[in-house]
Amino acid sequence: MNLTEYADAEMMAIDLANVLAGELRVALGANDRALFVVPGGTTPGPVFDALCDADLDWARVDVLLSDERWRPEVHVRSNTRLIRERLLVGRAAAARYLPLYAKAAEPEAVLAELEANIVPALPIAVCLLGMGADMHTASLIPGADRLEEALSRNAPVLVAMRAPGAQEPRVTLSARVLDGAIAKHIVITGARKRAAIERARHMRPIEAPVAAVLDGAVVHWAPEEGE
Ligand SMILES: O=C(O)[C@H](O)[C@@H](O)[C@H](O)[C@H](O)COP(=O)(O)O
Repeated sequence: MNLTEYADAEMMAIDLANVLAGELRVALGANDRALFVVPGGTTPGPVFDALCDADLDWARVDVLLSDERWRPEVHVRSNTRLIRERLLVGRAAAARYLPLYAKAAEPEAVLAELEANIVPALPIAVCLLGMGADMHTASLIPGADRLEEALSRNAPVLVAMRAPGAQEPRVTLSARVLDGAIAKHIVITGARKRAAIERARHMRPIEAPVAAVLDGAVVHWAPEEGE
């Protein structure tokens, strides 16, 4: 892993958005379409704000979440809602969004359908991930019921996951799919997460799931306000 440090989260958002736009342009130069994977959570919002007006051929970009919380799109915890409000606006509104949620009480009922829609867009050209202080990334969460399967070499593309502490079922891309991205970035803020990612480098993915995607990844870090 490679760590890029910024003075603050605002500078990080602008620089990281430039890096991502540049990589997407390169991918679009070599292929008809480019698959761009993005995280949910609270950290990436400012990156999306800086990226959504980037001058690139968004109509040839497929946008996919790294993971989704099993909530309808209008719910405040829906990652899709975040993507629609912060990324798929301005020029980026022309991108094609590949959903990780469909109306069903449980993800298992529609997982095959969601996966079939994603498979033709693989592999991932550019992957942006977040990380929790517990070293989870996407919904590869320590202690989750199907973590072992999601980390395995022959994991399916999508895994439905339930984890202690997670407020709802999740659907996540498996580690091998995330790790197979041509360009990988992890965006984090604050001293706690920095210490966590340093620790994760020496741990097994089953304990520190982010370790499964660290090889060749660029970690973007900024202190939190007041640090
Ligand atoms: O749905 C989610 O929660 C995410 O995709 C998740 O993997 C996120 O990236 C981390 O939990 C970090 O979240 P924060 O940026 O909110 O700390």
